[in-house]
Amino acid sequence: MRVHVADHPLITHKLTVLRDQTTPSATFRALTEELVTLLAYEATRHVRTHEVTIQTPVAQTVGLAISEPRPLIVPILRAGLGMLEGMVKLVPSAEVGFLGMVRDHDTLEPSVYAERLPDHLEGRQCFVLDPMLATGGSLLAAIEFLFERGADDVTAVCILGAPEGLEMIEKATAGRDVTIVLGALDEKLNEKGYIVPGLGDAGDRLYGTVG
Ligand SMILES: O=P(O)(O)OC[C@H]1O[C@H](OP(=O)(O)OP(=O)(O)O)[C@H](O)[C@@H]1O
Ligand SMILES: O=c1cc[nH]c(=O)[nH]1
Ligand SMILES: [Mg+2]
Repeated sequence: MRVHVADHPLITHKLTVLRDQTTPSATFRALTEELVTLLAYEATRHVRTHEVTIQTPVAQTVGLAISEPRPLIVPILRAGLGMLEGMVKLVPSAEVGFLGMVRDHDTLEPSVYAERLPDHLEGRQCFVLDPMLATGGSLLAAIEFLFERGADDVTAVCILGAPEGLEMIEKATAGRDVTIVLGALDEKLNEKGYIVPGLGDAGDRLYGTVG
């Protein structure tokens, strides 16, 4: 598994505002989108391309184009939806599929409540979007879902991660082509499975849900 943890003052600055509990939902949504675009730059470093010959007004030259089949972007609802616009801005030709998942507050087990993905993912590069990698249960379920459908290359873009979840996913996906790009790797999980220091419940903060 490849892991990339962002190390850039602009990202840390935006994360600091995102973490602040006084930041309102509208700002939280705008910052999430900006952060994803910055992280997507690293997440797409290995996007499959091929050479194309084009004519500029001055000369013929060889450049790169994103290869078929197009990459598939998969936001994990609800919170991952807040990352979609930021990602498609960078890869506008990508296809988008959806996975709805919710983690049980007591058991921390994820369950799938919605799925709208292509049946066959052979040869597709998949980019999973979820702001929080806590125990890793939700992300692992999403990654397994994609591998079962034939994907051979999955990159997850997460705004915050916990060491516990990262380690779990590394063990569970050994031998697979998995990359995780994080805005920051936080300290730990608390007894309720929240990332510390974290930012609280990403879905609630994005969409203004109270309690
Ligand atoms: O790593 P895990 O322990 O599985 O936790 C992370 C999951 O929890 C959050 O979703 P949540 O279940 O709160 O759903 P929501 O997006 O609808 O708020 C988050 O967006 C991840 O999907
Ligand atoms: O800290 C956490 C952990 C899981 N889900 C969240 O939204 N936040
Ligand atoms: Mg939530």
